[in-house]
Amino acid sequence: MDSVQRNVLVYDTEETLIQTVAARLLLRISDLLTAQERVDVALTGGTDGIAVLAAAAQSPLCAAVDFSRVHFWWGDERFVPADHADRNALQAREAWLDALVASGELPEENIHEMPAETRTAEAAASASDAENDAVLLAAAREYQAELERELGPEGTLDIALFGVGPDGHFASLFPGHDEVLSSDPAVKSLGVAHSPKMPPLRVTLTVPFIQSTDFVWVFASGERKSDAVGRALYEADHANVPSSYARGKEESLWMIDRAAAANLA
Ligand SMILES: O=C1O[C@H](COP(=O)(O)O)[C@@H](O)[C@H](O)[C@H]1O
Repeated sequence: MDSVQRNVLVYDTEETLIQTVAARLLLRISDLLTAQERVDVALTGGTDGIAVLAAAAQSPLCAAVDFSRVHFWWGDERFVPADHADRNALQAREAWLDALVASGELPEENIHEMPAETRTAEAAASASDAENDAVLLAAAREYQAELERELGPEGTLDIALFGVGPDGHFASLFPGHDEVLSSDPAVKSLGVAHSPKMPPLRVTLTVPFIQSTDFVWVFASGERKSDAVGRALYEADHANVPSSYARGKEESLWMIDRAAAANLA
């Protein structure tokens, strides 16, 4: 085992896992708001990530949170048009955030989406690699500028949630891809041009910026993720298992169901 302190909580079922992550998120936000003016949270997409948001939407613990002082960001985004069904932010809005805005609890300006694809479908489909790289670089820089405007140049997130893919990816940091190894702390957000998981164009937070977050929580369910979970927790900082880099300054917590824990000792 490695020397990085990562705590692991295993729940009997996927349902218990999802409900527990949602409750923990709401309680942690509520606790932090007693000591600081605002709380900045990075959300994740994916099956588990959206299920957590849907569970949060139904939780009575929402009553303990002053959402006017909560800001939502994303750990990664699929670079598709803003109204595309694949978009992590659209799914999060449908699962939870739209209802918070509609009820007047959450100001729309507290939702910080990563930039979306604005080219026509034809222009995007015929774009060269160089054109895509330029568009993604601009999107990543725009998101970094928004982070720095909101949080300050050295500012960090309070909480970041991450799902894990069966290949071990987290955010849009994929096994063997250069973005995983980006180590410049001045670079907080990057474009990803050839994601092995569709869609191929993405924007992601970087490892250094993720690791500057106080609370980094990773969650995964199901047997299909057990190999990735086992490898990520066996040893930290493995480029072939990007989620092995997931850790926070104050807490690095993995929450998994029993099926996803199958490969843990
Ligand atoms: O594409 C993505 O996948 C991961 C994991 O998704 P899952 O469906 O296997 O749970 C997700 O964390 C990430 O935000 C998303 O863009």
